[in-house]
Formats: sequence, C-alpha cells, structure tokens
Amino acid sequence: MTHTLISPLDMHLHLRDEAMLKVVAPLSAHSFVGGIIMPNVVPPITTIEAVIAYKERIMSAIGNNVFEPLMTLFFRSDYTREFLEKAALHVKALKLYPSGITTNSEGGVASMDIEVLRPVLDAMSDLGLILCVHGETNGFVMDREKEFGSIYESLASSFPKLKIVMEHITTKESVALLDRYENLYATITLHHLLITLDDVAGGMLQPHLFCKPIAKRYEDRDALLHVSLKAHPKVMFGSDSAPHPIHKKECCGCAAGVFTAPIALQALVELFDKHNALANLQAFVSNTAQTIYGYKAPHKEVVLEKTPFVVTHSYGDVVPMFANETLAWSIKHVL
Ligand SMILES: NC(=O)N[C@@H](CC(=O)O)C(=O)O
Ligand SMILES: [Zn+2]
Ligand SMILES: [Zn+2]
Repeated sequence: MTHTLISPLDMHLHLRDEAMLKVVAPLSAHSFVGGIIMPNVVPPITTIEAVIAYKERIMSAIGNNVFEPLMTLFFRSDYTREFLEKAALHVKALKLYPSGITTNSEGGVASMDIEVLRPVLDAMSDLGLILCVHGETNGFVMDREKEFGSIYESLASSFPKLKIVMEHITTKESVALLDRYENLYATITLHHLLITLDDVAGGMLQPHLFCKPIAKRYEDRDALLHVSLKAHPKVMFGSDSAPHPIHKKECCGCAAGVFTAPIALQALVELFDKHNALANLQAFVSNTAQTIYGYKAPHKEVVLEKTPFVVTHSYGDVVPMFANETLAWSIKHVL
C-alpha cells in the first residue's frame, strides 16, 4: 500500500545554523518542499541582510533537494514602516515571541501592550505580512497558552486585516478561537497530536519529548486531532521540529524542543491512516497552508509505503522522536 503527498510543507521549522544546519536542513529538504523558517537563531534574524545571508546558508546546506525556505523576521516593536516595506520583499511573516518564554527568545517583546505593538502591526497589516506568534504568558506552565487567549482575541479584533497564526497550539481553548475570529489561524505539530503530559513526565522523564508549549491533557490532544484529521481550513501542519544537541537534552536543565523533521511525514501518514483520514492529509500538510499564505509551492511528490521504518538513534548529535522505534510507514521515493 502506498500514499502520495504532493508538495508537503512544514509551516513551523527550526533549522538552526552552522554545523547543526548542515545536519538537519537536508532531512527537511528531502521530504518537504518548503517551510516557514523560524528566526530564533543566535543572534535572532532582525535585518534584511541577515535574512538574505541565512537563506543562502540554508540553500547551500540542502544539497540537491528541491526546497524553498520561506523566511521570517524576529518581531521587534521598533521596526519602521519603511524597513517593513523592504523586508516584505524577502519575508512572508514576522514571528513574535514574548521575551524569555522559549528557546532564544530573550530579545522578544517585553510587553504585549497593543498600543506599543500597533505601529508595526498596522504596517504589517497594510503590507500583507503574516504575524506568527508563540502564544504563552509567564503563568503556570499548564495554563500559559490558555491565558494568552485573551491576547490573541485583542490582536485579532484590533487588526482585523492582519493574518495571525497561533503557532504550535496545544489546547482546546486555542482550537475554539479558530472559529471565533476570521483572521486567526494555527499550526499544529506532530508531537502534540500524539502525546500528552503523561508521555513527557507521567513515567520516567522523557527529555526528547520536552518542548514549549508543554504537551497538555487528553481532551486537548483530542481537540487538536479533531481539527487536523478533518482538515479544518484554518489549521496547517507545522512540525516545530526543534533540534538540540544530545548534551543539551540528556542533562540537568534540558532544552525545550522535539526533533521530528526526519520522521514527521511517516508518522503523520500512520496517524491519519489509523483514523481513516488519509484523504485529508494533503490539505493538512500543504494545500491549506498555500491558501492561507497565498503561496504556490514548487512541485514535489513524496511517495510513502506501508513498510516498516526503523528510526535511527541519532542524526549527528541530535536524537529524533521515535529513536530506535519502528514506524509503520516509510518514504519509498521522492520525485
Ligand atoms: N518548541 C520548543 O520547545 N522549542 C523551540 C522554540 C519554540 O518554538 O518555542 C526551539 O527553538 O527550540
Ligand atoms: Zn514557540
Ligand atoms: Zn518553534
């Protein structure tokens, strides 16, 4: 049995830089045709020169694969309209991080005060730039995303023409917001469709499943599954594949991030097949994102086959999700 996906896109992807970039970029570029590249490298991507240079480093890391990196800028509230007009030629979106809330977000916004953000958000809205948001407060870890809901609501109603992507949503409350505001969209990761907090910390602690936002409750996972499996027109696949070297994961003070790039499509096909929803996977991994972003992806065919895929223990010094386990589907070939 085979299943073909046309031009899969990863709408939330961390490719990092330097040696790590060289290891992980070819893995995404093999199975995906493009992706939204997160700007939280060190230092974060805040200038047009940095966007262009980072894109070039990505292009030289991907080898012969057909892959289009869709670049983003790290949101700052002091960008000028003139700067954003120029930036709009090079980036699709700006990524907003509340300061200090996740990996490499120290330079993020210190306050979510709408009036402070207004000049940049007005300009983005006029220019058709998309706002991608890591939506967590600094409250209790299980409530951070839910608490951020009211901020999503005021952003959505204050800037009705601005497309806002709630990145890597993990709660049923975030799912409910999708149908309440026309301009709210979401990415959903593979791991949040599969795991709950039980898998991270219910037994022996699993550092390779530790990420921000932390995996939540069963009812949250069910809500995410419901909209993904039915290809809700406002949800897109974004892996949030976030590689960290093994010594930063298997240690005291584990970094947040799950590395899924090399196993994502295989595991997604298995999941959608299990739920008799394979027909909707194409929309979830490509078509919906192209519509939301107003983007025409290059052509790539990824043929998956229902034969066992033994996941390797590590790629370079990064351990993937499902390391040493066997998935039901493998990638047969890419055209
Ligand atoms: N998701 C994570 O746990 N980590 C991401 C950052 C992010 O997407 O919040 C990373 O860059 O490592
Ligand atoms: Zn994030
Ligand atoms: Zn991320």
